[in-house]
Amino acid sequence: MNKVLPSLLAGDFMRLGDDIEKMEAAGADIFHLDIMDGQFVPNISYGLPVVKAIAEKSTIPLDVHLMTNQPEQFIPEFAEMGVAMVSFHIEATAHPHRIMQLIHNHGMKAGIALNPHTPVNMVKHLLPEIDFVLIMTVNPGFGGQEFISSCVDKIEELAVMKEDSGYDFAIEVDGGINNETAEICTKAGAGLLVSGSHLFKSGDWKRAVDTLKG
Ligand SMILES: O=C(CO)[C@H](O)[C@H](O)COP(=O)(O)O
Ligand SMILES: [Co+2]
Repeated sequence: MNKVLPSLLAGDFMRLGDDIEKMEAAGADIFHLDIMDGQFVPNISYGLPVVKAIAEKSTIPLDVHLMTNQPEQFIPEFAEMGVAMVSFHIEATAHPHRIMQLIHNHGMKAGIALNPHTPVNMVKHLLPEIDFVLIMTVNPGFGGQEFISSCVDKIEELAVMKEDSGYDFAIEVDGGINNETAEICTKAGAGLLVSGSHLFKSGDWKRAVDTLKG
């Protein structure tokens, strides 16, 4: 069964606590938190005090997606808050292996995110230690964008690399995920599905989460 990760970027920031409770009751597996610095991506989302408040409220694990230029910056703080998984963009650093170690040394799962144009081969030599690869299916920076279908080939390629290498890592997809694109991605090999606008705009959150779980 797929795991469903609602992106709280699409939640109602004035009532985030209610949204968290309702999404948990609807069966969400993990909350996805998008951190944007206005540098790596042309948008700013929210920072440490908001993550802390979410961590105190949530009863399910948190997945922090760093869209920042210095992804190593706040790793100890996220660990302190109880975050379970952190991903950072390979395009944002010359030292992905070192950052992966830093995340692991703080007791969290480490993921590497790839922009739509970045080939999956970039993570090949990191696979022995990686916990998950996040394939962006939109250009990072905004919710509510349209799924980029050419990214599906990358999920398939990564699934083949996983099979051939025997390394155990999860494949996460993020951006434009709805019932139709979720099915395409899971068939290609993804198991962690981030969904923001589709989930939060659906009238029946439990039904929407169940459908994505497949
Ligand atoms: O990383 C992201 C944007 O950069 C978000 O996680 C993603 O866009 C989710 O939103 P939606 O499902 O509305 O596309
Ligand atoms: Co994201």
